[in-house]
Amino acid sequence: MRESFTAGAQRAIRRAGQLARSRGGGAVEPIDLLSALVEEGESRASALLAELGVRVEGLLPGAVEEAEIPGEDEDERDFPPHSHELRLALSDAASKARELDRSQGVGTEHLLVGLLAAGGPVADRLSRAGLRAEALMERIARSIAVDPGPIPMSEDIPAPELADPGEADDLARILDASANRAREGLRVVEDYARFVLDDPGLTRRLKDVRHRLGEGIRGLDVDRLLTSRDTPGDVGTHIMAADEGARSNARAVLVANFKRTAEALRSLEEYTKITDQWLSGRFEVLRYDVYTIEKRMMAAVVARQGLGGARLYVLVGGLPTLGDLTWVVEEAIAGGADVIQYREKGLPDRVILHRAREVRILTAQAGVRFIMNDRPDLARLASADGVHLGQEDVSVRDARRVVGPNALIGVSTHEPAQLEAAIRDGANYLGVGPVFPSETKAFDALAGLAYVRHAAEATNLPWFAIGGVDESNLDQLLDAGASRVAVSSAVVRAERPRAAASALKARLVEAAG
Ligand SMILES: Cc1ncc(COP(=O)(O)OP(=O)(O)O)c(N)n1
Ligand SMILES: Cc1ncsc1CCOP(=O)(O)O
Ligand SMILES: [Mg+2]
Repeated sequence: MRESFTAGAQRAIRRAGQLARSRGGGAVEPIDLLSALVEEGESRASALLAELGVRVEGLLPGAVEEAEIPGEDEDERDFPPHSHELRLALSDAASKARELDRSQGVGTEHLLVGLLAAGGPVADRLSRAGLRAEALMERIARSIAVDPGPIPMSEDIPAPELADPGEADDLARILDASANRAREGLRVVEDYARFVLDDPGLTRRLKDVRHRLGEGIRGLDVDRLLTSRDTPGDVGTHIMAADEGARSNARAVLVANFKRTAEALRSLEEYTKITDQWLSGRFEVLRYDVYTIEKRMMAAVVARQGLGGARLYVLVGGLPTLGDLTWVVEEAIAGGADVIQYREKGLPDRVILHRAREVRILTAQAGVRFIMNDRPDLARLASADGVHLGQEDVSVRDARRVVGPNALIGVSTHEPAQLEAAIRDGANYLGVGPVFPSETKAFDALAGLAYVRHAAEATNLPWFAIGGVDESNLDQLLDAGASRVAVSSAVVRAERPRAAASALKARLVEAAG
């Protein structure tokens, strides 16, 4: 099992053995492994501890005994045996490594995860020093998604050795076709990100995947692939699935090509298992990266279709009667609201649902989006276009299970980390605030204009500046980079809601040019 540990992890385990021996211990304990990891300043584990702000001083019980660095040929059998606790930690490390990324082996970062997961005094020490298992796992997963590490040049990768030349030829044909399909599929998807979504972030990520795919393909025996190619003799070129010949729209093209890319990567992954497990692992990483990008991109597609041109979002609720509510909704729509959110706190669910259905009718007649606040269940029952969630409402994942893949899910965010998390979770749009003091809701702190400026740089998804927004401060928001706003009191409490909405909308449209 130890061969699946990276060289750095093997070094740390050997060093732990030596530390245990030099302190006269009867067994190598988790604390020896932790000492070894902390001592090795160049390891991935040390880098992660530093990145996560964990102070290593004070992590260890006392000064680590000065022990010689073990020589390459030093026999591990001279070291004490591993304690039960350490074996637990190593096995946890291996299973977490498999869970996170099956292709890269168990590294020093996974040893750290194992030490935390195994519990006991060392895990307590790590937690007291500020290390949280979720943050560590998340950081490792992110580094895999963003930076899978260098891909060796093709000359470093041994060519496949196959005993049966006929089988080698078959394999080469499969790999050749799959490589082409993956490359082509990615290019089609990239075109959508670039020309339809106009999204530089997604385009860059797809380009990166395409580049890494190219590196992976160069790890195959490219000459062999080409010589084995026999397009006229490929029975598959003339067979077409019923839905392959026609696509109803660009979105259908996108969906089909994500599927095609993932399938082709799967084929590359499976067939390279025969000859080169390392390369197979790289294709697996790429496939997972494609799934992550697909989730993000489909969220952007739904957002663009639902909210592409939306500028003015009005939150309505807290009104005494259904008549008051429908009047304000009609006025807001007449004034140019693009989205109406029904935000009601404190009424019985049955009443909320009844009112929500009335709002649905009015918004549908006007072609305006209707979002239900807080409650995915009521959103679905009222046939709303989506639901808005705060940081304490149900998660995007759970809401998605209720409202379905095509519904809009918005998330309130108050700081950059929340914005990033909401995007990762698959939100279609974001609330950004509170920017100014609000008459509708009390806040301990304001996110302010600095956060608006951040959002303008950080995302291509639709986002709405919210919190105390009115005609008097709209220009400050526009200057900070906002192009869409969400308001409540500025319209709902206005004497003439239609005029209030109309003034805001006119300025937003003018600023959009
Ligand atoms: C568009 C939009 N942005 C933010 C919010 C606030 O949501 P939340 O933080 O869940 O607070 P409540 O509105 O539920 O009190 C919103 N509703 N809409
Ligand atoms: C619910 C909510 N969340 C952030 S600000 C806000 C209230 C928006 O209302 P107003 O426009 O009256 O400040
Ligand atoms: Mg809420």
